[in-house]
Amino acid sequence: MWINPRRLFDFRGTPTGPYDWSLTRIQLRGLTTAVAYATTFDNVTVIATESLSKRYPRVTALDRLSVDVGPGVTGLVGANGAGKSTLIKILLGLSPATEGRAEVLGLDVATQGGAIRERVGYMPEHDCLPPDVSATEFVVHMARMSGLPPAAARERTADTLRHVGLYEERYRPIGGYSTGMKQRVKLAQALVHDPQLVFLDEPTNGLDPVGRDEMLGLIRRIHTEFGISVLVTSHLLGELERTCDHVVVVDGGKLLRSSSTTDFTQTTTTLAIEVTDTDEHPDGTSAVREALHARGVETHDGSGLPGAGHILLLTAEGEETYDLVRDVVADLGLGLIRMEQRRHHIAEVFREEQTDGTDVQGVRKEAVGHGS
Ligand SMILES: Nc1ncnc2c1ncn2[C@@H]1O[C@H](COP(=O)(O)OP(=O)(O)OP(=O)(O)O)[C@@H](O)[C@H]1O
Repeated sequence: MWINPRRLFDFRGTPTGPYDWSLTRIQLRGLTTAVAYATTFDNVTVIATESLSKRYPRVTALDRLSVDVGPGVTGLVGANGAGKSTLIKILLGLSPATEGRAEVLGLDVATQGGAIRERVGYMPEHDCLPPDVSATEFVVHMARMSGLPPAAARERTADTLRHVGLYEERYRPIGGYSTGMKQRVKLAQALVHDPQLVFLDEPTNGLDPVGRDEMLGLIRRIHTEFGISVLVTSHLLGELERTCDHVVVVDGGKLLRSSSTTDFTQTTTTLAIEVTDTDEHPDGTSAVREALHARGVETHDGSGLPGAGHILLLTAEGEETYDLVRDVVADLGLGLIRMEQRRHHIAEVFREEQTDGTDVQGVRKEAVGHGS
């Protein structure tokens, strides 16, 4: 009998007993295996596809897609129709590929779909919740469908709903929930059977900026607190850089780019500076710009960039640039709020690649949205 060692404990790390001793011994053996597993898991490929294609009569949804995804939080980004949902359905073993092969957690999607779905949670993109039942009833039902016994299903449901921030409202019918609450129910049912990996299809769809931030925080915690790997899709590049360790970009069913988020957001040689205003210099930014210009240093305005505000950008030539900025700001009697090397935002990397007309694989990118 295979026992998922993570089920020994609830989300707070409390043992989920009571168990009899013989079962505990089996579970402790499982836990030992889990510890060994956790120490080697970092080197494991969680998802691997090889020349994977899916052709519908009138459209090629996936076109010879080869990509490897490791543990952690991975963003799968692409415009509407790029093939993200199609890929997830193939990876779950729910839809056959036309060509190529894929493995999830080392299991073949063509022949081991059932075993994959035991270990993987799935949050679908579209609203698929029954309006007349409560979140508790629905998630308990999904837990029972995953094979949990009644008492464990109820306990896990309560823990999972609390984790996604739906505790007080859990006995109300889902039909009266807001979009954000419905998204949380969908997330809870994907997590309730304690999967090793979850596929989250557009979990921020329809959410306002606050709801989106909360959902992205929750997604990050799924990995950091519970060790569950995540594949999350979005059509917004920008929202993935704070959440994901790795980003895979698809367009027209083809792989556009697969890199760690830090590769996308490398440190640049651009220095960003922000200063205070004073009575003498009510526009401190302009005063600094003019003073630097008088010393032969050109700056440009960063206000069009995400989160930039009153920021001046200039190229750092070395230590001298830092000293010069410090002296100019001090001579003007202004306060220096920040002076830092900027990092790229993912969206800017794509904008730059688009500007010079080239990209990694010669695939068009206009369709990929740029989130804030
Ligand atoms: N069952 C189907 N029959 C025919 N065409 C399909 C089917 N499912 C998807 N497609 C088509 O395949 C392409 C990829 O669709 P897919 O849903 O995978 O994209 P997506 O990236 O998830 O976009 P979205 O976020 O809009 O769902 C689209 O052109 C879509 O119309």
